[in-house]
Amino acid sequence: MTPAETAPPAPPELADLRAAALQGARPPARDGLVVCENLVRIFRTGPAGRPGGVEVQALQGLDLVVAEGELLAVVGSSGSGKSTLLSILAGLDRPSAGTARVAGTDLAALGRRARTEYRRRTVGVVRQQTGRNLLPYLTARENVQLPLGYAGLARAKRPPRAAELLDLLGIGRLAHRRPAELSGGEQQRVAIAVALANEPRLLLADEPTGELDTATAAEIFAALREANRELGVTVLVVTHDALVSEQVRRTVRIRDGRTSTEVLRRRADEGERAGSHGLVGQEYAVLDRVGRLQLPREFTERLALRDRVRLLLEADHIGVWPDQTEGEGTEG
Ligand SMILES: Nc1ncnc2c1ncn2[C@@H]1O[C@H](COP(=O)(O)OP(=O)(O)OP(=O)(O)O)[C@@H](O)[C@H]1O
Repeated sequence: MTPAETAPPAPPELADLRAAALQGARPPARDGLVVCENLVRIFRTGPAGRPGGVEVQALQGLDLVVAEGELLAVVGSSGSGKSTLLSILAGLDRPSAGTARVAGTDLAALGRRARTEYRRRTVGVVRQQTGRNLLPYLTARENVQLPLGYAGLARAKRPPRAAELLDLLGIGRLAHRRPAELSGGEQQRVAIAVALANEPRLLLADEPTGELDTATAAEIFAALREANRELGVTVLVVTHDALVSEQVRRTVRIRDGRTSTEVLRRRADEGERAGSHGLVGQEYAVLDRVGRLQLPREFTERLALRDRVRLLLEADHIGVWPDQTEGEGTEG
């Protein structure tokens, strides 16, 4: 046998990517794949420069760092700024002030060409409306092949690559169906495959389970976790559904355009207070660069904390008490 005959067949590109992700071969972003510092987005409505216009501060100095390879949920009530953050990270909108950097790219400074290139190569986006993610007249396989073509992949390589992505998301057997012949959950999994086709470093999902029932939503999160684990892609999901924190390790809450608290879940056996349950959640407050901290409303209400609180620095923690000097004139 000649060496050429003994050589194994060239592996498909997805397998290369998977191996690279497992070995950490992609150069990791130094200070986080996503870095937002003091991010501000102001919308002005009404006629420019004329009275009567209204200013809306959708993001009010948001800080967020997402490490490469993380799967993170950003939660917040309606109007808290989630979609605004996602549009900026997707390269669809620009910050009014502050920094938004993804994979070293400063999103505030991008020109038109570089912005198109960024959207094509660095990020993939999945939207809430299942119907808007896919072309109705193409099959699942053809929908995935389309961005592979835009990315310049040779025509012959597109079908196997699309098949591999659909397999990864557990819908390989449905590759020949059109969106109307798929359930909402199946359509979203095709949409994830489409968003992953250009091998993005960051996958952004805007309420990807908003139109789905709880069981199907859990399946979508399982598919996102699989993509995250197998391909090493960093995944950021925004949603108003606080229950999402059961599906991901880290959940960051946005309140009034800034990050306020985080819930980190870890396996019970990772911590010293290991219980018999699989995962335990721990709530954290986010401390910004200048030392500001937003306490969860439930905490402040329970202890009637307002206006001014008493702080005490201990060896390994800081105590916070209601201000009991009110009306006394001096602090005791
Ligand atoms: N293009 C715009 N022009 C004016 N105001 C806007 C614009 N886009 C968003 N806003 C405002 O900015 C704030 C944040 O909106 P955003 O859509 O980011 O919130 P959200 O958390 O995604 O809400 P939802 O969960 O309802 O989608 C809201 O007060 C919204 O009305």
